[in-house]
Amino acid sequence: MIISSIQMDIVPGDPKQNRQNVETLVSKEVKQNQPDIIVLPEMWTTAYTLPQLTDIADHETSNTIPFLQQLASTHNVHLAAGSIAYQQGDDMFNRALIINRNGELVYHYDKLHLVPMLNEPDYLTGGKHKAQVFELGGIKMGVIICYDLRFPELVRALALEGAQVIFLPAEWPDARRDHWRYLQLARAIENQVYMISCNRIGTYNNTTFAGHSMIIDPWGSILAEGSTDQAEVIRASLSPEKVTEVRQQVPVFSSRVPHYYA
Ligand SMILES: NC(=O)CCC(=O)C(=O)O
Repeated sequence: MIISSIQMDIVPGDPKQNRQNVETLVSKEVKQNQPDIIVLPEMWTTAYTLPQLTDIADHETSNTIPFLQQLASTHNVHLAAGSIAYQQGDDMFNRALIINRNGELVYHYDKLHLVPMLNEPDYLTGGKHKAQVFELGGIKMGVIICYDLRFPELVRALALEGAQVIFLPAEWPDARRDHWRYLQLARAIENQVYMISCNRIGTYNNTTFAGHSMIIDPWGSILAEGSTDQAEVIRASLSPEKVTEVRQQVPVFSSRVPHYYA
């Protein structure tokens, strides 16, 4: 299974332009490399234009989800379609979307941990549901969003539910680049899962973002990594057998003693 992560810049507050850019990038990647899954960054329709979100966020009858469904089915590719600002009633969520190659929305996840350093709690509502595992191509997977990476319990819960691959769309600032890299390695190693991240590049509102999208295998080896400031696609091949092999070699899950942890 080939996975491509599209590390890109985002035009602030212009969903139409960003959809057009995503369409171009996805079409090009499919044509050149025929990936099975394509990953997009966090809040890629709007960036962190938080005060504008009530005007430009997606909602029940807006364009981004149908656009992604069409894109996935036209190109016969699964989309771990990053996250978008999504208005539902009085709540504005940071919502990750998973769309299969038939164009079906198979799962959505609302970011549980809102990031104070980017003022998310002033504008957004945290998710109201437990994160769940979904399947693409017969493999169990999970998705978390950016700041969620700092909460090891969340990835552990997904791994215990059977996830072998975790997607991580992000807008992670360069000021904390080391945290970004080391925490992904830690989550991959401790849970023996593939970690696939997609971080934006560029600068918005005096914050420069870190890039360094990563594909890490369950042993903790980095299979692909983006640069700090280039729009680029990173890709790697994944196999569920690798997860089994690592879990046999270092049997972390059967060594757990959860009754001593609380
Ligand atoms: N978009 C985010 O959630 C950024 C997270 C962040 O800046 C951090 O955890 O540090």
